Amino acid sequence: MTTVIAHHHPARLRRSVLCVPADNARALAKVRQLAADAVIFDLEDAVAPEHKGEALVRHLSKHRPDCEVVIRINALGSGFGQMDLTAAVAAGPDAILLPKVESPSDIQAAVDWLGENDAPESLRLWAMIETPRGLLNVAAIAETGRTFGGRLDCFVVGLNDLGKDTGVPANPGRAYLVPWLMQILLAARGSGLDVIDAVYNDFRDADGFEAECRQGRDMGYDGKMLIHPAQIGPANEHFGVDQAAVEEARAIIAAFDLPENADKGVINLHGRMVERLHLDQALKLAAKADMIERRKAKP
Ligand SMILES: CC(C)(COP(=O)(O)OP(=O)(O)OC[C@H]1O[C@@H](n2cnc3c(N)ncnc32)[C@H](O)[C@@H]1OP(=O)(O)O)[C@@H](O)C(=O)NCCC(=O)NCCSC(=O)C[C@H](O)C(=O)O
Ligand SMILES: [Mg+2]
Repeated sequence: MTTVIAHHHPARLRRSVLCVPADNARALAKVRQLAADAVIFDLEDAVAPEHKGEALVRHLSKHRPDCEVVIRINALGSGFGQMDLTAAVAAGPDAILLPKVESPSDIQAAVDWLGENDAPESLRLWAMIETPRGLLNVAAIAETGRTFGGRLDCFVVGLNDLGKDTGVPANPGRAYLVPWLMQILLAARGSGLDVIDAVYNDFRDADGFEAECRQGRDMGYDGKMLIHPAQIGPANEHFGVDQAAVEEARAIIAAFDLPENADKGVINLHGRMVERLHLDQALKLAAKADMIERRKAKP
């Protein structure tokens, strides 16, 4: 029987999640000057098979302390997975990203391996949802964020692989993909996970990229997986906060702080009904705005 652990997933800024091939020395050298919220050092797709074993994970030790560090390994069943996991854990990232997760047993296998190999409890797992089976099982996979020690923290959508396996391309507007993107979003939220939208391959098409960022944000996504430095600024902007919404959130927080509202579940704020669920939303938004301000203040 699986023990259910009420795990608290700490709030993180994940507006821009830049992927860097772990064997590209020039990109690795550049990455620590970039303003991405998180960096994925990729041992999977972007690394040629002959370089997988010698990938440059030592770059992690020199990374910006306020940037979340993630290593994407090869699938555990791929023949490279165990070797990658050993190297990844030794490098001390914040999280390990598992590609092509198809069922809860894929998460269980990684959790078991981490437990048996004394990985720190703080080490999180991220999962790519990018195959038809992964999509069909996405709610059960998300549920492992509340079980299996609560290691699972975040989903990342992979539309290149999903397009390959389903024949559904990521055309502008992603009309036929939106139902699947929303299914992944719903599963993630149902288990308290963050969820990152897929990469936009045409990195020279700034307008197309921004349109897709807006769409991802409106669908409720926390951020976007990126492939090029030019995509960081727009992603930080579009997945950031709206200043008017932040001011409104602070007004809601201040209103519920008033002594006369201490016991109230619902109040009248300038002619609008505001409930404690709105206070929860307001606190979350204000916390995100504070994180962004702190990030900007860093030299
Ligand atoms: C796509 C690229 C191969 C393009 O590289 P390049 O031709 O070098 O582009 P530029 O000349 O415009 O680069 C300008 C400078 O920026 C550096 N650079 C480029 N990309 C990165 C990066 N990702 N991180 C850090 N720095 C980067 C270049 O080195 C240039 O700097 P300098 O050398 O000093 O002049 C390349 O962008 C790239 O390889 N991107 C990442 C590809 C990748 O990670 N792919 C895997 C993720 S996608 C995925 O996972 C799909 C998913 O699984 C799915 O199924 O959908
Ligand atoms: Mg993929």
